[in-house]
Amino acid sequence: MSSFKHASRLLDGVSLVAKEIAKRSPALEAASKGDYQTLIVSTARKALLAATDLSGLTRGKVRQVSTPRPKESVVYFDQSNVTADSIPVQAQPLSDDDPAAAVVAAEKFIEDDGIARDGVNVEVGNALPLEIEARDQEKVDFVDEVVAAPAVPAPAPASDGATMTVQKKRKLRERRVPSTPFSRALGFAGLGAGLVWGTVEEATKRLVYGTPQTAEGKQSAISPFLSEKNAERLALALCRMRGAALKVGQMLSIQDESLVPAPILAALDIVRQGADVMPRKQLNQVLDAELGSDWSTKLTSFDYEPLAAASIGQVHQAVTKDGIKVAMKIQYPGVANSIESDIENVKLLLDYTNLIPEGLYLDRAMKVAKEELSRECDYILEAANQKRFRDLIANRKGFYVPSVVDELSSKRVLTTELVSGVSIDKVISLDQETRNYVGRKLLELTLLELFVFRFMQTDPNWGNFLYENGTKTLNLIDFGAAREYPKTFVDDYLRMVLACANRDKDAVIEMSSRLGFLVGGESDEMLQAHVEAAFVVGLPFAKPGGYDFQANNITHNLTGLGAKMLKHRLTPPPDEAYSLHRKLSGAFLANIKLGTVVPCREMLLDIYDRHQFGEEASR
Ligand SMILES: Nc1ncnc2c1ncn2[C@@H]1O[C@H](COP(=O)(O)OP(=O)(O)OP(=O)(O)O)[C@@H](O)[C@H]1O
Repeated sequence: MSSFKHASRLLDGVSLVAKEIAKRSPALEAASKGDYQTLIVSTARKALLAATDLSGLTRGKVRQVSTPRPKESVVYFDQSNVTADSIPVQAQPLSDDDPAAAVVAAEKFIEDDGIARDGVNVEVGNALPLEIEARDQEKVDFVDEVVAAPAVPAPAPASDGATMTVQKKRKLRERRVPSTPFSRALGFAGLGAGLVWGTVEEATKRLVYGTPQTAEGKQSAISPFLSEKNAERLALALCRMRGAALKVGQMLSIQDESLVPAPILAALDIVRQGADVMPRKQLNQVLDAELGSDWSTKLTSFDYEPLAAASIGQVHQAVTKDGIKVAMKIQYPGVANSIESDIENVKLLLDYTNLIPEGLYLDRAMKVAKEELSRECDYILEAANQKRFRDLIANRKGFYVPSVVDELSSKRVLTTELVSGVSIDKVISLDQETRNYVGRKLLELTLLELFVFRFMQTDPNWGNFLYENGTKTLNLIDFGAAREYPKTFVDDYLRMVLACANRDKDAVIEMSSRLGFLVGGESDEMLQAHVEAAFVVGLPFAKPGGYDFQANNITHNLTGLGAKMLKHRLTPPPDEAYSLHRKLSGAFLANIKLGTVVPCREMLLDIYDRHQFGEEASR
């Protein structure tokens, strides 16, 4: 397709977004009723903002436009109560005696200028953690980070044989969250325009210099839409928009390279690393609105430097008047009310730009994203889930759920006790015994949640499990996504898992029918694929004496079977299955990543032997 056709499709898309803006703008609605003054004042202000944005997006190189950050980010509200011990610290323990922490501390990164991306002539910068250093940089959005290969305690010079890769990592920018439906729709329109410009620019470049070659020397078949710059534009705009738009980007970022073109995947990977940071003024507005303007009287100190900038909120450390170190998750303004429109706008953009190919079941993914996000935006619900979980896990060794601080929590602010530890993916650098321990704890947690509590946190994101090596504890956070399972479902699911482990075909088919995975009348091919997949999932539970997750890559075996099942499936899997399977596969994937050996069968049998099955007579 010619670049002009691409451009006209994009312009179509932008005009659709413009219509969307018109539909959603209260000012335009007022104007339609004759109130032109509101329209003029509002439009002039927005146009000024949009022009700034648009110029940033269409210049081709997306740059940071934030004001310089204050040097000191911690604000003390009552100096008389401050002790050395109550000064907020990094959640990750950067101590010398913790090898995982040593890896975190040793994550050096390279300055943006003079980068040798092939790893030769790499100049390593200072040893500060990326996030801290990144904030001091102006005008640059990306750094390349040297990452040591698994189990290598710290990045070492290439000459000693350690494998080093250079990853593109994003620096945090401070940008205001577009919080009204109008400004959000405008953000999408700006992105659309930026993409048009990027496409024209790339097409012109190709006319003059020819189409870029791929690494293998073949001519790039990628359309000018899919230029690296356009992909970067998309990613950075999503980081700025945050909320549902960012969440969808993060969901797409974990797709396979065969489905999403490589430049887009690389850009979306940036999206996964975190959002832009809310400016202090906007943050204060949310805190005032949610907790009352006297919120600071409940604190000794508050750190304006966020610990994390996630998709729907950012997390700050603070110390309460009682001296408790807390993490305050503060929701970006406007994201809860714009889930629906954001997702529609992202869909519109993706449809009109062809950035994501067909066959990804976008509609389904977007529907799931909508439902999950609506629940996750309600921090009162999350606080209730967290308290319930804390009670359930209280007497289980090796697990900890931080307490909720009610007087500093609301629908859009969630304050919980600050916990330390390293996320699961960092545990990979620890010794085999520790990795086995952590893998075992993750599986134990999954089995407990499903079969004992019948209440499960369904987001297996590695950042939601912080491992503290000193106390051998898994600190559990983020209970935005949690659900209950009915007793009959859990009983049958346990029978089914045991049938899978024992390779009992008849029992697998019977339980699958009872659970609603099969409706009867499936083709032999489908039944066979279903049973085989069940056996593969049951493999870790089949072998007594410890299952070696690294030696047996079950995900690989499941891919082909999954495709076959999709093709022949007569009924969608039951509602409970979607989140449950995500969690189960999360536990398996973590074990594969950590290369653990875990006595899965013994753990399952222990649960089975203790399980109180309900009555079956009513069937
Ligand atoms: N109680 C806590 N103690 C220490 N760190 C915390 C705590 N709560 C949150 N964090 C940090 O903030 C990050 C984001 O928190 P959380 O996962 O709750 O936010 P979220 O909005 O649900 O994120 P996501 O985008 O993953 O959905 C965590 O990965 C962790 O680094």
